[in-house]
Amino acid sequence: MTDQPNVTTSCDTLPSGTLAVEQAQARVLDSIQALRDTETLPLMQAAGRILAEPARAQMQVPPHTNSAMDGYALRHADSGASLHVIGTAFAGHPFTGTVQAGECVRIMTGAVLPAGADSVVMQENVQRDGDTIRLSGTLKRGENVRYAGEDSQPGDILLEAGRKLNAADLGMLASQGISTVTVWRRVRVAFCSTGDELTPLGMPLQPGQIYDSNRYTLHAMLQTLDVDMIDMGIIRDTPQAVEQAFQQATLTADVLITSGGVSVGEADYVSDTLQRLGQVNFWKIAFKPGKPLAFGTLGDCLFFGLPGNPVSVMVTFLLFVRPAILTLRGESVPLVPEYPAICDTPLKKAPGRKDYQRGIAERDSTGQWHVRTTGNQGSHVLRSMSQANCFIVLPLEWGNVAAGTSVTIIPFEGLM
Ligand SMILES: Nc1nc2c(c(=O)[nH]1)N[C@H]1C(S)=C(S)[C@@H](COP(=O)(O)OP(=O)(O)OC[C@H]3O[C@@H](n4cnc5c(N)ncnc54)[C@H](O)[C@@H]3O)O[C@H]1N2
Ligand code: MOO
Repeated sequence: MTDQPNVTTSCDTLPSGTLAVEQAQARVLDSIQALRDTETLPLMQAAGRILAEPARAQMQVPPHTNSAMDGYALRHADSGASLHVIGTAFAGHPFTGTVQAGECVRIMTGAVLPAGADSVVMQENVQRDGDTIRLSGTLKRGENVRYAGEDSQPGDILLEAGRKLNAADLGMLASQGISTVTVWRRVRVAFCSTGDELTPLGMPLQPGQIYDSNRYTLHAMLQTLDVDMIDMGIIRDTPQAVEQAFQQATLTADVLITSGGVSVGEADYVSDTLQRLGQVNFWKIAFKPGKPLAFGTLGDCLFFGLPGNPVSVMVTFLLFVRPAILTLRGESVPLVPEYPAICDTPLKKAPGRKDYQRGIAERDSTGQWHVRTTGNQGSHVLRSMSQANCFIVLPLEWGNVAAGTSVTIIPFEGLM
């Protein structure tokens, strides 16, 4: 197996004026404080939301000792004898008497265990003759009994603050009679495409025009993050239009994402406008695709000017915007996880930029990941991104990669 030298990225090896991916990610995360506005929601609107305060048990669950089986409730001491059936207990309709020596109560799953009884025998394990039963096997004391409070006791911390609420959490809160939760409010994200060449879907293409695809990928990736979205549409390539869009977004959004117009061309107004209206934190990163990525602030609004190339939009979103939004949401592990893999195909790469190439990864029978390229790695080739299920991450110092080299991958699962 061929391994590339594992050189640590140092600032000296970076092209001037650019940051390493890790430095840029650190700058983004260091500049963000989690949002601290809360809202109270009914449980049915709270799936996926982040709990702002711990949830405590208000009562014991189960609220009453009850049967785990359809059968007969009895005193364990009597389990060897013939027992007289004195009544029936249904879930929701308790038996109100007391089981005395030599007696039992017909009982259904979930019904309150009658006073006097301490065990339940499954109906499959008894012989019934009229109003009399006899157990056909042995029974342990307390068998098939679910005790009051064995799930939770009043005051127990059921969920810590910061928990992303899932289906089990919401069911558990409902079992406590809790009907609302206090969660952090959603992050508000405005997004737009910039470019005079862009045509909205549903309109015929004029000469030199292309369809706007970036808003669709951005919308879909934002959807996985459960944010409030403000779709600002297509912004034309004039300083006035870009400025107006920025001002409008900052009125309501916590984050503004643009795509296109961030490079050095004569119709690239995004970075200039950010400089004029807000503050630029960084603008160039030594990686591919996505070298020009403008990050800064417009007042209290975080700003990400993503490059226009469609694959670059997706890479920069996943590496920079997604962790930023997760941090704003109060989540503590925002960076995407990476895994070791063996690259089964040779890859072309020039040293000087870290590469995020598109790959197809599979595990072999030993659990080892293997990855192969999707082919054309142009940052305009969305089809290559669509065929991929991971990024192949190639360090800045590396050149071409031989088949059999150990690499690192970022699987897309859960990311988009
Ligand atoms: N002289 C230089 N030129 C370029 C450089 C450079 O360093 N020096 N960097 C290149 C790289 S790398 C990238 S990435 C792009 C980024 O440029 P912009 O952010 O200014 O993006 P645009 O020029 O507006 O668009 C690039 C490309 O993407 C297409 N595009 C834009 N928006 C959309 C959209 N919403 N849907 C689909 N496709 C879109 C656009 O038509 C262009 O083909 O700059 C390089 N140039
Ligand atoms: O960095 Mo650009 O995003 O390669 O295409």
